[in-house]
Amino acid sequence: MANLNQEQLTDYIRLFDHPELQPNATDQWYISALSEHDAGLNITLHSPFPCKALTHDITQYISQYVQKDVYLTIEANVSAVRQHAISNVKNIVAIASGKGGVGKSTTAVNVAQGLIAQGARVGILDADIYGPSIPHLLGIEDTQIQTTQQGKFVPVKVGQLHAMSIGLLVDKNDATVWRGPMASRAFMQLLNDTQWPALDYLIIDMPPGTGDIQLTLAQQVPVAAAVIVTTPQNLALADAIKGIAMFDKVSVPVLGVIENMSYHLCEACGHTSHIFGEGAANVLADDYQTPILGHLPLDASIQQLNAQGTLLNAENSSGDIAQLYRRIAIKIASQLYLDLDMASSHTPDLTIRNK
Ligand SMILES: Nc1ncnc2c1ncn2[C@@H]1O[C@H](COP(=O)(O)OP(=O)(O)OP(=O)(O)O)[C@@H](O)[C@H]1O
Repeated sequence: MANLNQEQLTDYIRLFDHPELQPNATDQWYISALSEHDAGLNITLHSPFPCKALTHDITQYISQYVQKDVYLTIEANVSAVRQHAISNVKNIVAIASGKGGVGKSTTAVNVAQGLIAQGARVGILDADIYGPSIPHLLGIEDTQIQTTQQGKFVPVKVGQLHAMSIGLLVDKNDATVWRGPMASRAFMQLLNDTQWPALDYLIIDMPPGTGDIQLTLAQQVPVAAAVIVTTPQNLALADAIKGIAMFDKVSVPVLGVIENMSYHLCEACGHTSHIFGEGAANVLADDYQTPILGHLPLDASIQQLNAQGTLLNAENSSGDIAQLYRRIAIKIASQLYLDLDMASSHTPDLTIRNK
C-alpha cells in the first residue's frame, strides 16, 4: 500500500498489538511527522508512555503497509498520574515486597534501567532505611553527596539514572537505631530535600514488609502506583498478598506482581526448572485481579553483578535478562498511563444544570 498519509498511518498504528501492551494502550498513539526521501520514510510516532524497545517491532509492523524502508522515531510525553509537591517528578512508583530478601532492590534498579531503555528520565530513591542497598547495587557507596546553594541534596548520576539513598548520608549503624516515626520523618525529608532533575518516573525502593513504617510511607509518599515483588514460595506469596492489601488500604493502585527467582535456566542444557514451584503467582494474580508483570529467572549473573555493584541492564545491553526487565518496564509505563486514562475518564461531570 503506497502514499499513506499521517492520518491513515495513525489509524493503522493504533491497531498494533504486542504481548506487552493491553489492547487500548495504543489508542492515543499518533504519527506526528512523516517525510519521504530517496532512502525511505521517516516516521515519528508519538506515544503517551515510553516504549523505545518496541521500535523494531513497530517498524516491521508499519513495513507491511508501505513499500519503502521505514526509519521510525518514537517520542513519548509522559503524563503525571497524580498531583503532588515533589518538584520536577512526574510519577512516583513504589517497588515493594511483603517479605525481605525476595530481590526487591535488584528489581527496582533493573526496572529503572529498563525504563531508561524506553527513553524515560528516571530516578531511584532508596526508602529501605534500615538496610539501604541501592548504593551497593549501583557501586556508589563511597560517593560524597553534593548540595545545591539552597542546601538541597544532588542525586548521584549512574549512567542515566539519578539515585539517592539514606545510606549515602548517614552511617549504617545510625540508621538501624531509628524508630518508626523517626525513620519515616528522615525519609520524607530525603524525598523533599533532594533536588531531582526533570524525571518521568521516580522509583522508590520501599523497605520490605507491611509494618507500620511501610504503611506510613505508603500513606505519606505521593505514590502514583505500586509494584509488588515476590518469589514463588507460598510464604512469600502470602506476604505479597499483605503488600497488595496494604496499598489497597491507602488507595494506591497496584500495577501488578513481578515474580523473581521464578525459575532456573540451566546454562549447559537449557532445561528450565521451577525450583520453588510453579504457577502460584498466577493464582495470586487471578485471585486479586492483579496482572503478572513478569517472571524473572534465578540467575547467577544477577547475583554476581550485584556483588560487584555493576549494572546488569546497561542501556544498550541485549542480554536476555535485560530484555525481560525492559518488557516489565513497558508494562509498568503503559499500565500507569492506562490508569491515568481511566481516572480521567471517570472525572465527575461538573456541568451545572437547572433543576
Ligand atoms: N533473580 C535473581 N537471581 C539471582 N540472585 C538474585 C536475583 N534477585 C536477587 N538476587 C540476589 O538476592 C539477594 C537479595 O536481593 P535484594 O537485595 O535485591 O533483595 P531485597 O528484597 O531488596 O532484600 P531486602 O529485604 O534486604 O531489602 C542479593 O544477593 C541479590 O543479588
